[in-house]
Amino acid sequence: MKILKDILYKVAIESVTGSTDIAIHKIDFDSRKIEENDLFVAIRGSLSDGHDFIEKAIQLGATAIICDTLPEKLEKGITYIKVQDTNAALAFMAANFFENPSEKLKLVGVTGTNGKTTIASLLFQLFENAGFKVGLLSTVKIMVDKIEYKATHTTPDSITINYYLNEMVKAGVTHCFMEVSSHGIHQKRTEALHFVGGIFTNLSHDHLDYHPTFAEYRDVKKSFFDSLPKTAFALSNSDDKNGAVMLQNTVARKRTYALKTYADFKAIILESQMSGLLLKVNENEVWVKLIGTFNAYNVLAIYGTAIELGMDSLEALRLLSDLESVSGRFQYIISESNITAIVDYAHTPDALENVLKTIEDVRTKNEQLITVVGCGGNRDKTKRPIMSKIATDLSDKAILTSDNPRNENPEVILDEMERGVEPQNYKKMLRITDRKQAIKTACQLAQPNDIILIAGKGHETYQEVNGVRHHFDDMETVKEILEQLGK
Ligand SMILES: CC(=O)N[C@H]1[C@@H](OP(=O)(O)OP(=O)(O)OC[C@H]2O[C@@H](n3ccc(=O)[nH]c3=O)[C@H](O)[C@@H]2O)O[C@H](CO)[C@@H](O)[C@@H]1O[C@H](C)C(=O)N[C@@H](C)C(=O)N[C@H](CCC(=O)O)C(=O)O
Ligand SMILES: Nc1ncnc2c1ncn2[C@@H]1O[C@H](COP(=O)(O)OP(=O)(O)OP(=O)(O)O)[C@@H](O)[C@H]1O
Ligand SMILES: N[C@H](CCC[C@H](N)C(=O)O)C(=O)O
Ligand SMILES: [Mg+2]
Repeated sequence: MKILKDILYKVAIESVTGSTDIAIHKIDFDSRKIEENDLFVAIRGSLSDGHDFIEKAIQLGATAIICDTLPEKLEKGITYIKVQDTNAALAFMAANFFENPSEKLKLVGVTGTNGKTTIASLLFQLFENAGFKVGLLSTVKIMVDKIEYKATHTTPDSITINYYLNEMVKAGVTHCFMEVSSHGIHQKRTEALHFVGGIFTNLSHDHLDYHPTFAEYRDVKKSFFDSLPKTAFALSNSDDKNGAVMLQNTVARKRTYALKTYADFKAIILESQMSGLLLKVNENEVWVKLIGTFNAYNVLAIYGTAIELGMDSLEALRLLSDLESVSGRFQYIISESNITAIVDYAHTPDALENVLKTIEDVRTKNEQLITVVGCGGNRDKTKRPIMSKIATDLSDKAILTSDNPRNENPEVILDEMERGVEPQNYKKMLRITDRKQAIKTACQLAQPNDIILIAGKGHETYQEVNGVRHHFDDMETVKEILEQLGK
């Protein structure tokens, strides 16, 4: 229980009707979850408008309502608070409700199109190995020290964020690393959090279904850095053409990392193999078990963060060399007959190109590269032809298949993907709607020493069809089929 007026601290209020001296059981933005003495926040969403459910919330026991437009008829005994932006109000109230847990630990946010999960998860690992109690909010999972919770979003809603941050504080966690998605920033899920640092990875094609233009997508990411306090660090990738834009207006301590240009944290790739990378980081050599050029960037972002958080540089380098790859991020097995099967979460054109080029760089013999890839339903359609073009351009064989068709017809998604394939690549392309069959075909085609890349789903353990999630795990499937085939 909290008193309403305490929860309202820092909320930009336009008007109050009723008492703010009432006890609040909990806050919710979903009328269906409202209980006695709750506070209901009306959010204008993409499918419906929370303002339409105010009456329902009151019927279920809500005693306070936060809205941007007052209902025509006000109920007696209910407190109505009008604000301009209910998303921002929700963020501040959620932080206040849990007594601002982000101020009680060191919270670092990672944003950018690709690499957020990798960097946040590896920072979690590194600080844990350094002996700290650490927290993680990521696409794959939420960690409160050693306890794992299921993640539903990359950046959850502000109530969930503050709930877990509070659990972390209670457990004695000192550092938390979280992914900050563009949806999260845009919906103000991270608005009221106190960050000690922000990391920018890169910016490329994604989510143009949600953000009307690339410029808006970029500016949403930038606004995260604009909101960092003076005491925080802002660490940006200066090899990315938008790296400098992110730092343009921040008051935080500006730091950069790069492989190609001048930067505070700089690396040179001395060796790049299937088993890892030998890097020269600033003046020291370090071997890491992570694969591909893009991981050299991730390593630099992690190293820079460790230094900015006060870790000794030699200690940071030692811990870097112990890091193990993240689930579904370039995760691979080598079968009995020496077929390498790689499962990777590349679900954007840029990530797919990176992974395929990485494989190209590290492969030694004249192996065949067979790629299995699909594009999600109810998500950015413009990436479909681009991803299939990349897959067919950079592989010896590309099998186009389904990846969470959601509420779309998988055949229509595949038609859109097929449109991107260049005529000279038709003979390299196969189209197999069923993902399991597609993986099976890849395994049947593979000869000893060949490489199979299964892209797009990474750690996911489901295939979502018509709103239902069926169990599906790329790694489990490929292992099982290779075994069955005796390969
Ligand atoms: C497009 C989007 O981001 N949607 C998010 C948004 O929901 P919405 O705006 O669509 O909500 P809505 O269904 O229109 O409803 C509006 C409001 O009415 C309320 N409502 C609705 C019905 C009812 O009976 N009663 C009621 O009160 C809802 O609770 C909501 O507050 O707010 C919800 C609550 O926070 C989120 O769960 C939901 O995420 C959906 C499930 C989603 O898929 N989001 C993805 C796209 C997302 O956020 N992805 C990013 C990562 C992307 C990446 O980088 O790859 C992420 O951070 O996870
Ligand atoms: N620094 C990077 N630059 C480009 N590609 C990367 C980078 N790091 C990882 N990738 C590729 O992008 C894929 C997704 O990586 P990761 O899950 O770390 O990104 P993310 O930003 O968390 O994505 P999401 O928005 O889906 O949460 C990886 O599987 C890998 O192929
Ligand atoms: N966070 C991303 C993940 C996409 C992963 C891919 N497997 C898909 O389902 O489209 C999204 O929700 O857009
Ligand atoms: Mg992620």
